[in-house]
Amino acid sequence: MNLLSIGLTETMKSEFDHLKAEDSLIIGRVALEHKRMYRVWTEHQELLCEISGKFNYQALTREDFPAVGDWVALRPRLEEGKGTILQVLPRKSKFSRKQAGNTSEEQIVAANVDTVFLVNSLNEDFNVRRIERYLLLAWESGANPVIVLSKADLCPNIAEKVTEIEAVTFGGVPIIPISAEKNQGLEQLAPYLEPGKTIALLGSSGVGKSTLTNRLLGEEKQAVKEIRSTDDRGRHTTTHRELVLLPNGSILIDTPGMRELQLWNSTSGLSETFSDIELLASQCKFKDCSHRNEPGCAVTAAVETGMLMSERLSSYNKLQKELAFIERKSDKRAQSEERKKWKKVHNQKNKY
Ligand SMILES: Nc1nc2c(ncn2[C@@H]2O[C@H](COP(=O)(O)OP(=O)(O)OP(=O)(O)O)[C@@H](O)[C@H]2O)c(=O)[nH]1
Ligand SMILES: [Zn+2]
Repeated sequence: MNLLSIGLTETMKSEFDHLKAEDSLIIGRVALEHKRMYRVWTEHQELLCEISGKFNYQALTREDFPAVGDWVALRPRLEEGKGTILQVLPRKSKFSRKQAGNTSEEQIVAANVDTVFLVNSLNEDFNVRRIERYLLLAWESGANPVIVLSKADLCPNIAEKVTEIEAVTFGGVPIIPISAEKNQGLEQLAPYLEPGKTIALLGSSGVGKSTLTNRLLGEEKQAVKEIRSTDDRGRHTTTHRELVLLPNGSILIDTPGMRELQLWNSTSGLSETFSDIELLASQCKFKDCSHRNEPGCAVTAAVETGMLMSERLSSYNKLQKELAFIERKSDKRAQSEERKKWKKVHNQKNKY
């Protein structure tokens, strides 16, 4: 496997040459992760890898562990088709979400993504507020967002929907309506699907991500090794994410339904997604204005004049609140870890 064709860049390569701790290490890209086992693409072959013991010992949070799309330094055992991962190379972009369940840990969904297709369907599920949310996550990730509107064949007023989205993106994000079923509009995705470029698909369950993947795979459709299972509503959903090499040489990361998609610390993403509100806010009388009912609030004034949609302001307030909540929670976690660490040091001291 040619490493360039799976997305290796000069920068990443020199990063590896610089970082690798021993000469026998080789570079690879994580294609699939399952319970701390990794399928890694290397120039020789695909290897089944585990992480080194040192990893388990050092890595404190989930974000330190390898994720799909990561470049890693590994010690190969070619005869066995196996290897041991020793290091994760610095990510040039990462897409994270709050881990499922009641924790405040970051979970990386995909790493080293060039473009992220935010897939939203044009049927009755269409929701501009959800698009805002995805955009926030995308801006935070470091990958370039493209809004893909799927199931265009089901929508009689596509232009209207596009205008609705443009009202929140200000022309800064490409918006591409497609129908994977009717094979329409897919050619407009071509500029992003260049050889060696990595694209991630993000979107709620059922918006048509797998159907789009199959379309892009074209005649190599048979090659999609999909593990599908049935959810509680009896639907078949994608249960794992993996790298897929498209016939034209680009690399696709298909993700499972993002039903648990939640925000992670993304203050810069918030500013970028709501640059209009932040600009207005800089003109509020009070620096800590909450834009609810303070005097001299430039934001609520803009809502009154009809310049800013009130739904957009509520969306901003809601997302900001969520972010503050996550921040408080992860602060608490950091504090408790710090306490544990000190306790350990203290106990050790007492031993001597
Ligand atoms: N009308 C229409 N239906 C589509 C189109 N694309 C996908 N569908 C249908 O939408 C349903 C869900 O499509 P999937 O591709 O499985 O959706 P997904 O986003 O991969 O869903 P998860 O795997 O659960 O994340 C299927 O019944 C598809 O046939 C389209 O362009 N037009
Ligand atoms: Zn204000």
